[in-house]
Amino acid sequence: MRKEVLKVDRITRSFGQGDQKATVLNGVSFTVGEGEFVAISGPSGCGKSTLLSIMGLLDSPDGGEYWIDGLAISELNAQARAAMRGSRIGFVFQSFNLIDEISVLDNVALPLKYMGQSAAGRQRRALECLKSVGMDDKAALLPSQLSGGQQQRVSIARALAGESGILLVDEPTGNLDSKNGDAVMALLQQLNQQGTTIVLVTHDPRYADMADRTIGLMDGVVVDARQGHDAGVAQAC
Ligand SMILES: Nc1ncnc2c1ncn2[C@@H]1O[C@H](COP(=O)(O)OP(=O)(O)OP(=O)(O)O)[C@@H](O)[C@H]1O
Repeated sequence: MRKEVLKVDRITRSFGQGDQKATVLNGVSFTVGEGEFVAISGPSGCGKSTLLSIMGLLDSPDGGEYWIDGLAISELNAQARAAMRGSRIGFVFQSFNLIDEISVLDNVALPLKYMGQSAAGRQRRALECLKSVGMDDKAALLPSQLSGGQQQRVSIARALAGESGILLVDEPTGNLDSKNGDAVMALLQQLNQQGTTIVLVTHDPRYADMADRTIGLMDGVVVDARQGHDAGVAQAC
């Protein structure tokens, strides 16, 4: 039995007020074990990114509880939450979110600065992470000098830098052609085989199938994975 690292327990989240109120998550529950690769699929607008933001401590639920390593997040103060986010969560976004004005190496090293690492330690770790995604030879370039697929590899290196052990990955192939998308997915699979826990949001059933398990999301709740899967297919067509 895998150790449980993430627990989403009856999470709810709404946006807007009064007549305009829309309940996006309406009691979502599931767990993720250490070293697991879990995909979240479902139709556009069903709340996948909202859920991932809550899991990445970028947003808070209205109700329910979220646990990381057995710690109830609602009981942490802002400082402890920030520390948890820094130490346990690596985030990969569809749009890479790299800073164009600084080098690839500095992009990967930057989060480590906020974790109090020395300049030399940051550079060493950043280079190590770039190497693990096959991008160490591009360390001195600016992000704009890279292809989309290469930029996504750099953003994965950045997410790995903090040694969080958990990657939350939101549509990583959404801005990539299929060749680069396949390469990014192969990299994620490799990182998972090396022990990283991965939660992946994807529309693409081919990529969801690479995970150990798929969680279907529809109408604010977890549904049978195939239902969410088929809805994702319908959406993609
Ligand atoms: N900050 C916000 N304010 C208001 N509404 C929001 C906010 N964030 C998300 N929503 C709404 O919540 C719903 C779910 O959005 P979300 O981005 O989580 O869906 P998704 O399943 O990730 O969609 P897609 O697959 O198209 O990326 C949408 O209707 C969206 O408009």
